[in-house]
Amino acid sequence: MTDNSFLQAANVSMRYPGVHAAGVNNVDLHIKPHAITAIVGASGSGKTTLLRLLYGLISPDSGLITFKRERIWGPEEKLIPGHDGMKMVTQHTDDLNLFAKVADNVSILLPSTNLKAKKEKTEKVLQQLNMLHLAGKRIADLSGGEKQRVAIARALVTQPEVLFLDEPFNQVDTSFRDGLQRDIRQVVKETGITVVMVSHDPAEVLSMADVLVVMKDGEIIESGTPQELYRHPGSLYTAKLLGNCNVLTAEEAKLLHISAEKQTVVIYPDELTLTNSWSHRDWIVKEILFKGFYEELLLGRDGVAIHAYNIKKGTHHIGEKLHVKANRWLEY
Ligand SMILES: Nc1ncnc2c1ncn2[C@@H]1O[C@H](COP(=O)(O)OP(=O)(O)OP(=O)(O)O)[C@@H](O)[C@H]1O
Repeated sequence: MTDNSFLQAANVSMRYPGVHAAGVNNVDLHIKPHAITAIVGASGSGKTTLLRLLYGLISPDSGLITFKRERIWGPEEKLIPGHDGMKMVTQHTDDLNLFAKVADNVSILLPSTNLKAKKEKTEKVLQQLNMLHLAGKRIADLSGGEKQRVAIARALVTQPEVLFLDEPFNQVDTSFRDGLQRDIRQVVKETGITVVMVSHDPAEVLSMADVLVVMKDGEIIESGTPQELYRHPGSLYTAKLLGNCNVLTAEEAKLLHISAEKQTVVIYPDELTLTNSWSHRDWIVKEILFKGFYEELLLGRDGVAIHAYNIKKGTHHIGEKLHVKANRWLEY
């Protein structure tokens, strides 16, 4: 089976009734099986709409969505909308039974014909998501992040082929988020499930996704591995989306000794080297922001502001003059 016969959208468009230019437009997409695809884009770019189309929660106005060469049925064609071989988890965990235990919330989706198998499957999925120790707790007594894990465990227990995650980490604090992302990666490795997720914060999924799909105004504008897109974003939109970059005009970039051929120059802050030993120290440190394991320095020169990172904390001070060298930049 080639990748193309797994989950795909061909020339799919969908407009919400009465809303001008909202929805998705001419989308072509092949989802890679056994991998994590993250759909990223600015707010309102059509990410959730695309996810709901792929799952069959809404129908396209035109174009075709297929899963293993079969057309995905829309909500008007099915009693229970959504494809049987897929599951979707959103940031809302409302369908969990607050007063039932974690294990019961997960196992309820399994048939009761073989109670031993039901128990084993439930325990396995709780183990995979590192929450076996919470099996006997009531949902009402869990944190938001833990509830999110239960919702994912519940989706996984029936062994769907595709798991859709719509902003699943929104309610989860950063420390919890990293662990959940690692566990989901591990589940993909162990079970071969395919994950398609939506995130409004691409930086958070750079380390998690195998493939990034970038959406803008309802269209897919580019896709690739996180490494490819981060290093060679095809547009200013993608560059801004993936990193907290410096965006300068070609004229401003001359202050960094860059002679650009195009109008706009993009420099990621980690591509700037700061030195205080050179003679040409023409940038002034305006602000130093503590960021935990690194500092973010705001620098100014002739009315132009840039930001750079410093991992050797405490080596610079406000008002200090520095030489700034751009090691790599992109032009648009
Ligand atoms: N039910 C709806 N009725 C009308 N318009 C809608 C509806 N849902 C979404 N839209 C519009 O369609 C466009 C795409 O919305 P969608 O929710 O898919 O974007 P998104 O990229 O997921 O955004 P966000 O990151 O803010 O969740 C937006 O302009 C949105 O306002």
